[in-house]
Amino acid sequence: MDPEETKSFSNPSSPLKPYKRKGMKVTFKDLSYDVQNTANKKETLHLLQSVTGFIAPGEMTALMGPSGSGKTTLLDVLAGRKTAGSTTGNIAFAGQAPTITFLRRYTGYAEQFDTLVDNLTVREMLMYTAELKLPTSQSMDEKRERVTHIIELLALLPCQNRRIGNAMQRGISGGQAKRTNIGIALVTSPRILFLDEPTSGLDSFTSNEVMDVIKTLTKTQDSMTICATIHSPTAHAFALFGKMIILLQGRMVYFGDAGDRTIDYFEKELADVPQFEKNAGNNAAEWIVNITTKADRDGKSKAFADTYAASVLKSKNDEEQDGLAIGAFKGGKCARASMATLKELSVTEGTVTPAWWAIKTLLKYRMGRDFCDAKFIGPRVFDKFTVCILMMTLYWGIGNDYKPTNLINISALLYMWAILPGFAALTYVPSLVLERPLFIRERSDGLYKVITYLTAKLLEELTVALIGSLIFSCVVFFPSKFQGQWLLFWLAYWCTMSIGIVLGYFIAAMSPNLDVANASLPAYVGSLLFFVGCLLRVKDMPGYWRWYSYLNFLRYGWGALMVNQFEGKNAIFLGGEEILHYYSLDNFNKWAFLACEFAFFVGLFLASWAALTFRRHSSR
Ligand SMILES: Nc1ncnc2c1ncn2[C@@H]1O[C@H](COP(=O)(O)OP(=O)(O)OP(=O)(O)O)[C@@H](O)[C@H]1O
Repeated sequence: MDPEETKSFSNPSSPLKPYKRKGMKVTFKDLSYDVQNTANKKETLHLLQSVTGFIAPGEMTALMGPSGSGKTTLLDVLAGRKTAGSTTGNIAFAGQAPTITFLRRYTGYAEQFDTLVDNLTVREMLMYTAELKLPTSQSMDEKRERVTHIIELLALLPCQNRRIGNAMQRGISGGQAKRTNIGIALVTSPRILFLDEPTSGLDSFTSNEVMDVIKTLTKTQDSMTICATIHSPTAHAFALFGKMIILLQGRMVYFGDAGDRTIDYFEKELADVPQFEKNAGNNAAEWIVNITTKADRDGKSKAFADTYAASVLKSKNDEEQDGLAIGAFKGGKCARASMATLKELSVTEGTVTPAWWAIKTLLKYRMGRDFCDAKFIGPRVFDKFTVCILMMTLYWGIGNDYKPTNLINISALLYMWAILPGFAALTYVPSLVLERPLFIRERSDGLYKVITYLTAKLLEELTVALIGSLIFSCVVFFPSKFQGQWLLFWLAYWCTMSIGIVLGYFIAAMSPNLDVANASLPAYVGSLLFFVGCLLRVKDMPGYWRWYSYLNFLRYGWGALMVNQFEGKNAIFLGGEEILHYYSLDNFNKWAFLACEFAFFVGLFLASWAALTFRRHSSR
């Protein structure tokens, strides 16, 4: 094992301590990326075209180019975050093709658009990430210390205890959110750090400060590999970059040293490029941006790319890329990958912390906060409570009245009791659809597995549903003097509610957006209402529709409630028929009906998990 890699550093000049790992060389050769045009499915876009280069440890590499030139695409391809399109060419981390689990665990990626949990404070957001991404062997004090350090480094102290907020409920500023986003990537001490527009939305002073912090990660013992897309850096930020990649329409037009060397290259190799006037008012970054943007608009991208492809610089870069041993950075040169690096590269577990820990952390930070939020509790409790009060007052004391004329009233109430929690499924859709970008980012960051996320969300909702259903069932059952076991009356409600939750999750995971989910779920549940067996008896349904009633979870809930209420009561319906016989429910066991409901719950839970895992909505 390479001692350099296992050493815990304590250099006081290090801004983030202790880092146990070093950066890793990232190479890419003839990298191309094609994707179907979302606006015109027949067209294939060539967003990256034969891009070759490397990102060295201990160096900050800038990825520049006009808007739409493919910077984020290259970053996404390298970080394994593309969910659509096809990639050709080679990517190697320390000489090996990276696995998705390695990328999740050992790279950090601060995306261009912030994906934060809006009801957490800045400190909580960072602690939440630290607890999910740092090993459980690290003490909470160490994690807290690390978070405090990052807060100080990113000048987040004044807002550390402020809620992040969202567009509707203002919290921290855009710049503070950006820095929190960067903090999330830093909290885990990644070996490679990808930053997409780390300074966008920041004033020049803060952006310089942020870039200084990031630069320090490449220095001293950390030697982190850093690649940042950058639009219009300040002169100070620009000077911090060691290497520069410039893309024009997905082609590489420059890869080499940043700063004066870049200017020399453009002035000497390319025709019609104005000289850079070195005076106090001129910013080299701005000069490069102007030249490349103009070339892009004048249709000179290919000419620039061809010039680079034929240049001496390109040959030298290729030589360096092929000649250097590929591996971990060591003493200014690249050495063969150590055993520790190889172990990391072959890691099979996509998350650092075990599932139980992740569930506990998700419940602690995300769900714990929800319970105190009226916007969360309101739609889950108050509407149902109001309906229960309505039911109680409407049916006060008549649940034990078995007069033939009252039997239909009781059956109708039990029907409503069975179907209403199914309709509640709609309540659970937004939480999954609206936090999809956050879920995708956190999954890509290796914070948790799909099953962990789903289980934590479900536990939260089941808890609310459990407490609610216990209260609601008491409010309706006892004052209305319903018969049979209260336990079943309550369980049937809670089971249907639980099925509603997983049904909501399944529809949310399958739907591309909230509109589709909101339209499809009521349509589906609405269709089930006809097939419960109450509005139309199952035996009166046309033969070709009867199958649908057997696949209807509401039917089992209502059936169980009916048997519970009427079994052994000899309740004679109008026309002289026993009511359970009339509805063909006389030979059924109420607990077997509940077991069927439970089977629906399990089936829909697995379907939700599969949909969340395999159904891709972002064509990133
Ligand atoms: N599936 C797609 N269908 C159509 N266009 C796409 C698709 N994916 C990416 N693009 C386009 O590819 C181009 C490159 O996108 P990319 O985000 O990499 O650019 P960028 O250089 O990072 O731009 P910016 O600096 O504005 O963030 C953009 O014009 C983008 O709209």
